[in-house]
Amino acid sequence: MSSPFLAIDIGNTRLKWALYEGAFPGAALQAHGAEFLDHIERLADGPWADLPAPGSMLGCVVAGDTLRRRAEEQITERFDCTPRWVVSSAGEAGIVNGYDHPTRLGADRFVAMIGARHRMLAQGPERPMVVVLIGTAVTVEAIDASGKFLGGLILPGHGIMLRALESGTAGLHVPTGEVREFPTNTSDALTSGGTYAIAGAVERMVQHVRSHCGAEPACFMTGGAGWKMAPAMNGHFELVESLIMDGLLVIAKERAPAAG
Ligand SMILES: Nc1ncnc2c1ncn2[C@@H]1O[C@H](COP(=O)(O)OP(=O)(O)O)[C@@H](O)[C@H]1O
Ligand SMILES: CC(C)(COP(=O)(O)O)[C@@H](O)C(=O)NCCC(=O)O
Ligand SMILES: [K+]
Repeated sequence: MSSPFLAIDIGNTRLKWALYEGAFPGAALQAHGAEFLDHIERLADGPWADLPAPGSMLGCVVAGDTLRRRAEEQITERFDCTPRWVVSSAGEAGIVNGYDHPTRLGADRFVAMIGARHRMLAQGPERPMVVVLIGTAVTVEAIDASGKFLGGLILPGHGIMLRALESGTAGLHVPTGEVREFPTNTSDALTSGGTYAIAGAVERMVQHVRSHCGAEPACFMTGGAGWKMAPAMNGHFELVESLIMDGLLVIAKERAPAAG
């Protein structure tokens, strides 16, 4: 019998959590939620108050040690399980990490690539991949068909782009606009500029992977603002909200001592 498994992803804007029936890919989702980082203290007595107790947890955190400790306080206050966090390594669960300093790669990026590779292999033969995370920042990862992470881009997310423009100019304090091919007002120009900046970077990475690997990459997208980007993407991008949680399930399963 497996016990419930708690997966946690702490980004620079929100803590996302998901409780699964067990620590294996494809496990049924029992409950999930997200809290802005200022509200982490509410978890134990709020959304987690009535959850079945997880037997284990695994998370990834890129929001710093203070946030990690605040999350650990909630976990240990409410549950009887040891907080465990993924650290990017030279290789795990089918991904070989080509970063100059593998441990400096954001754990969310590493875990999302593991989730994407697992998903791609479940769909068919090995292919190169482009994996896009659209959170506070945007990352665009390139992975070859063997699972080697070739490298990735980091660019500002929508919110950071807009705040940077607002704070660096006098005339760009306007409400959010619509994405238009040919924007004719300031709001639409800003919203479209941010969206196509991200879409353009992604398109360029798809080209790089296509010519480097000589094959069409499988493309996956995730993150809190992924749904906003989806309509502006060229080509086939699969939007998978749970990519990081999927990666945590794959890692948890692989790390568990073999059963029976
Ligand atoms: N409830 C929400 N409503 C609208 N947009 C949101 C919401 N939550 C997140 N976003 C968008 O998603 C981005 C953050 O996504 P998220 O996946 O939470 O980031 P991170 O992993 O960096 O914490 C924000 O910059 C914002 O644009
Ligand atoms: C690039 C990131 C800021 C993305 O954070 P997020 O948008 O998910 O909050 C994070 O993965 C990070 O801090 N990475 C460490 C540096 C690196 O990956 O090179
Ligand atoms: K994230």
